[in-house]
Amino acid sequence: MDFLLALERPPLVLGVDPRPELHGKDPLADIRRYALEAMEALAPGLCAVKFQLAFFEALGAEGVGLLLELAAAARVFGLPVIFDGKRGDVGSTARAYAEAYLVRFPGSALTVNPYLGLDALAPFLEAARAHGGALFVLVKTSNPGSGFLQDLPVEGRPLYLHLAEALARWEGDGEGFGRVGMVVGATYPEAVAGVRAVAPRAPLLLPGVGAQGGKPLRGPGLLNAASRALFYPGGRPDLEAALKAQAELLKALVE
Ligand SMILES: O=C(O)c1cc(=O)[nH]c(=O)n1[C@@H]1O[C@H](COP(=O)(O)O)[C@@H](O)[C@H]1O
Repeated sequence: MDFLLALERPPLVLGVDPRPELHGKDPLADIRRYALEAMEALAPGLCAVKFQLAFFEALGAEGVGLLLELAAAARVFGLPVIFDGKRGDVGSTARAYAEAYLVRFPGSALTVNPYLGLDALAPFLEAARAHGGALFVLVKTSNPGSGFLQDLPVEGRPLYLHLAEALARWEGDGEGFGRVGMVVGATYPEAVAGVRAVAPRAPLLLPGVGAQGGKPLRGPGLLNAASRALFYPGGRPDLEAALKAQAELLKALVE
């Protein structure tokens, strides 16, 4: 399954960020059961599932095993996978990260950190192109302090727009959406519009919907991501509430 097929599905991403303290006496087993149920039940109204790697790594070796199992299960439910690792390193190490997430899981996407420069991102793009995957490069993040670096004015425009423009040039001209996606927080709708204006072919991942105060945004290639608001609506695992939260978000997005 090519990741770009996600762009033909309902524009909502389920973030799976498991919190063991919400899962009773045998948290690993309960997270596994609930995540499988939630992915299966919500799949028809989703374009992808996003696993935040830190939450799985924090569960130890079994947590990492669970991540790989859930990523394989997402496939079975027909859901493209986004590995949210925010990786980035010198080229030779970037190749190892790309191998771990884009080659071993063909057709998946990985969030990547652009601070090291475009040469450090090249191995990710190479792997994504060869294996039907995609990148989501951090351009303007959802957190309150993201402006400290990302909004720095450079030649009269915020730094993040220069980055978006460079990434768009990198993808080049062509038809349809490319494999160089960008992350722009749903908490900054004006940044989403600004990035879209300079990067018309980039899939845009918009995290921060719900729990961080972001509202869902409509538009071609805008993938709205909610973790807590969809996976733990009301602050706990609750499949019925998750379906209700999904229906409300989809109402704002596709009706
Ligand atoms: O790359 C991300 O997904 C991401 C980028 C960003 O700018 N802000 C952001 O919150 N995220 C991730 O999106 C998810 C947000 O979780 P909720 O606030 O619970 O919806 C977490 O997995 C974050 O790590």
